[in-house]
Parts: sequence; C-alpha cells; structure tokens
Amino acid sequence: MTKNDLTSSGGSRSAWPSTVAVIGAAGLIGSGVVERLAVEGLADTVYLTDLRDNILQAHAIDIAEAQILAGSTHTQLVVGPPPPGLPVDLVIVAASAPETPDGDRRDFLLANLRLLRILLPDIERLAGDHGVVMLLSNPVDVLSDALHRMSCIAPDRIVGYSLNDSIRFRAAVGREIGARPEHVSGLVLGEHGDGQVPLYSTLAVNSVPLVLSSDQRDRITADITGWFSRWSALKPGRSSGWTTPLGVAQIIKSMASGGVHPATIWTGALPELPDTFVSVPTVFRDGRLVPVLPTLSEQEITGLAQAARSVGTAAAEAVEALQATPK
Ligand SMILES: NC(=O)c1ccc[n+]([C@@H]2O[C@H](COP(=O)([O-])OP(=O)(O)OC[C@H]3O[C@@H](n4cnc5c(N)ncnc54)[C@H](O)[C@@H]3O)[C@@H](O)[C@H]2O)c1
Repeated sequence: MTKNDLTSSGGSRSAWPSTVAVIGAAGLIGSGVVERLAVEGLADTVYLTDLRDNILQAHAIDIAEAQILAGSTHTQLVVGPPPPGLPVDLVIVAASAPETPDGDRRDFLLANLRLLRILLPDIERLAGDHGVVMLLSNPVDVLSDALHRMSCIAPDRIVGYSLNDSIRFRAAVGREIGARPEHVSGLVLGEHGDGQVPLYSTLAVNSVPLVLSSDQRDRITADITGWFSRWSALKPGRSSGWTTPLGVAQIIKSMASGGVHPATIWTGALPELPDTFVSVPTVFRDGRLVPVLPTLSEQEITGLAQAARSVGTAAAEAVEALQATPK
C-alpha cells in the first residue's frame, strides 16, 4: 500500500467494471460517486437511478460537462436503469431515507432496511448472476449482512464501503504525533461505528513502523470513536460528500487491479469469526470478495470477533423485525 492511499494497486486496470448502476444517484454520495466514475473514466457506462428524476437529469448534464473540462468523456452517463434483462458489473447502493444523525449510525437501521427491502428486486435484477453489490448506505455492515439474509445474491458478491475509518485513523495519529496524515499508513477493521478495531500494529510513518505508548493509543482510540458524534453535533445536514466518493473510486480501482483494501465483506471464509459482515483487508478475485487477514494480536482478534457478533446480532434482529411488518 502506498502512503497516500489505503489501497494497494495490483497492476494495470482491468476492463472491470464495464457497467455500473448507482441507486440513489441524486443524493450527495451517489452523485459524487457518479462524478468520480465519469471524470476518472472508471467504467464504460454508468446508469443513474433515484426517486428524484429532475435532480438526476441535472447531475447528468453537469457531470457530462465536467467530463469535457477534465478531458475524459469515455464514460457514458445514462439516466434510468439499463434495459430489462441487462445486468451490470457493479451495483452501487447509495439510496437512503432522510438521516438526522445523532451520534450512532445504527439509528438509521430500520428506515434504511425498509428501503433496502423496497429496492431488493431492483438490486437483484441489476446484479444478475455475476454482478457485485457495493453498499454505501448506513449502517453499512448491518445492512450488508441484512442484504445477504434477504436476497439470493452470493455473500461474497456483496461489499460495504468502510475505507473512511482508516482515513480517520490516519488523521488522528497525525494529530497525536504531529505528522502529516498522508505520511501515515494504518488500518481500521471491524464495524463502521463504535465496534471499529484500529490495528496499531499496522501503523507506519513514511513506511517506518510507528510504536505508540498506551496513553497515545487511548487518546487516538477516543478520537476515532468520537468522530461520528462530533460530526453529528455540527448538524451539517450532509454526510461526508468529499471523502466518500473519492474513497469509493479508490476501492473500485483497487478491485479492478487486484489490490488489497479494507472493505466490509462476508466473514464466512474466516473460521475465527462468526458469519456476518465486518471490515477486513480484501482482494477482489474471480468476481468474489476474498478476505486476506494479516496476523493479528489476541486483542485485535477479540475486538474483531466482538464487532462481528454485534453486527450479526443487529442484522438478525432487524431482519426478523422487518419480516414481521407488512411491506
Ligand atoms: N459507508 C460510508 O462510509 C458512508 C459515508 C457517507 C455516507 N454514507 C451513507 O450513504 C447514504 C447516502 O448518503 P447521502 O448523504 O448521499 O444521502 P442523501 O439524502 O443526499 O441521498 C440519498 C438519496 O437516496 C434517494 N432515495 C431514497 N429512496 C429511494 C428509492 N426508493 N429509490 C432510489 N433512490 C432513493 C433519495 O432521493 C436521495 O437522492 C446514507 O445512508 C449515508 O449514511 C455512508
């Protein structure tokens, strides 16, 4: 992995993904992702869907003009879904019920789970037999697990976006030691929320391993676990619309080139963890998301198992509650 990003390139970019559908493409994150895909030319065709068709049309015009400015008009933007029977390589779900954050992403669970149930037939149709589904909507890990429980999509074709936690870890370490965060590397695994597991053993500054005192670690852990409360207290009425689309583009490039990156994936291939979805280092191989877990300390494994239990229980309970309510 390079010092400036949290993904590592595995070589030249493949033709994947040729086709992408973004559900919720009129929103802050969805439109930002479409902009990155288009301006960086990361796909041949991007389909934009949302309830708000007029906003979609406006984004498509604006982004197509930005492509000219960027000198990158390869990616074709289509407002609306692909023709029936034509699945896509990658379905990105950024649709969300209106959110008023109050310090815990799980507050969005019931509303976004209901929305996921509404979107499920579209997601399954778009993904077909081979497409990957990338969830962005929060709480991303619980919803990824719920999608697996409710759908016929193979669990190793579902991935949640969780890169921001590692970026915030680098920022907090930089603040603590007075280093520029882009010179810091380090990974956060586990839950996209309070159950996150910072891997202090992966920390380095300019590729030199960084050893911190336990006081420093405690301060950094408090800093990163407090991020969402601090953000919510600002009442900004928006989510992380700059970082997330950039991060999604980075993850897609890493997937396309066989690189390793943190992502929320199925833990079924990891016997040390209960079956659910948490963030682990991941590689995209033969159309499947595969975990590549480094050697972890006992404390880190315990933290990861705790996060997995918490996410799995929340998903099971939420899906059961949803199934008891009428559609
Ligand atoms: N995983 C992460 O790291 C991360 C980072 C940032 C935001 N998020 C999450 O991403 C989601 C989107 O955030 P946002 O700021 O773009 O929200 P937003 O409110 O700006 O956009 C949500 C969009 O979903 C659309 N939508 C609602 N119901 C729909 C339906 N039935 N079909 C199609 N579209 C529908 C809305 O019209 C809206 O355009 C939220 O859940 C947010 O918490 C996750």
